[in-house]
Amino acid sequence: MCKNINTSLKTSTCDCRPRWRTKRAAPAHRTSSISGMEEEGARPLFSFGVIADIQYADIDDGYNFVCTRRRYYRHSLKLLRRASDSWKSESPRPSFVLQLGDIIDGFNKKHDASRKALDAVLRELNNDGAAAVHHVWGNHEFYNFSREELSASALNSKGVCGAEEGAAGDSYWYDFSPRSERYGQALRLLLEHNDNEELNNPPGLEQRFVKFNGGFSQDQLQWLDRLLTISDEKHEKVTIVSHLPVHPSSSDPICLAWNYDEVLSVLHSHKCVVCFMAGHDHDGGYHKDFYGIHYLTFEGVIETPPEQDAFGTVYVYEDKMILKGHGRVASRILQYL
Ligand SMILES: Nc1ncnc2c1ncn2[C@@H]1O[C@H](COP(=O)(O)OP(=O)(O)O)[C@@H](O)[C@H]1O
Repeated sequence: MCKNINTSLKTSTCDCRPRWRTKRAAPAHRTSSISGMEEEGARPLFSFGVIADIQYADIDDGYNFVCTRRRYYRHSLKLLRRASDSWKSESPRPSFVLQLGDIIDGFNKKHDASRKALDAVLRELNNDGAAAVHHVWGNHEFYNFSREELSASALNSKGVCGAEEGAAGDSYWYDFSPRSERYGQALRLLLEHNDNEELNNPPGLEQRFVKFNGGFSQDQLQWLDRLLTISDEKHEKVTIVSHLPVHPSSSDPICLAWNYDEVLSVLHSHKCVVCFMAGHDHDGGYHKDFYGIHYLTFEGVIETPPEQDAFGTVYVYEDKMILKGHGRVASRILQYL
């Protein structure tokens, strides 16, 4: 089953600090101080749940492509149930849940089980009137469904819990539909950086240029810039959610968005951004940059052993967010600057 990998950064313009640290060196702020905060009795404004890379499939355990991590395809549903039960038992309940992409695994397509697997996961997520769910689309969504199917499905979160019409725009982070113009643009960019016959096989140094990643179009970047300008004017605090990580110190280099540096430039040109949450790198990661932005990459459910957990609840305060992690997800205080 397993094949060998054929192995054959860059900063935003305004970041004058030393270059990226590796994500392994990133400091963790653990639960001890978080308990202290809770003892003060401060009530959060609201809370929300977060979960990433469930990648459910009704198949036996397997491994990632390079055979370094076990994947618990069937068990992922049980881990989701535990997360869902935990959110349901909270008082007050989380206002919503963020599902950060790769909700079911690409293997479902081969077994003609995409719809059945998605229904099974959504049943657990929507378990007995649980919180509204915002879904992010990951690469595995595009292995299972066409863009049109995704738009028409429950994975289209537009309108969920007050999301403004057009907030998700007409653009998405990935666009692999052979019919689209953007597919051509993405492919040309990929071919400029990756000359392997198999485009999921990473090229030398710029490993992120593989087909299972993706990039941001100029339209998307402009849309993001516009939205963040409005939030700056309103003195809001913004958390951005994504399947792909964008900070090299919060992710393995192979999982980064192709043009992560362009995204960082946009984020750094606004005062409102406090946090960027992603999935995709199943080992997780964390980094706080010079601008005070917290980059959280959530550990993936799919590579979490059945007896462990991988989800979190974020409590939002005026001056910070507190992530209460479960299992592999560490608890952290995310203080705003
Ligand atoms: N080094 C590689 N060479 C060729 N194909 C690969 C390589 N790594 C991953 N793939 C393929 O790319 C797709 C996505 O990989 P996968 O590990 O499932 O992604 P994810 O990390 O999103 O779960 C799979 O079809 C996988 O077989």
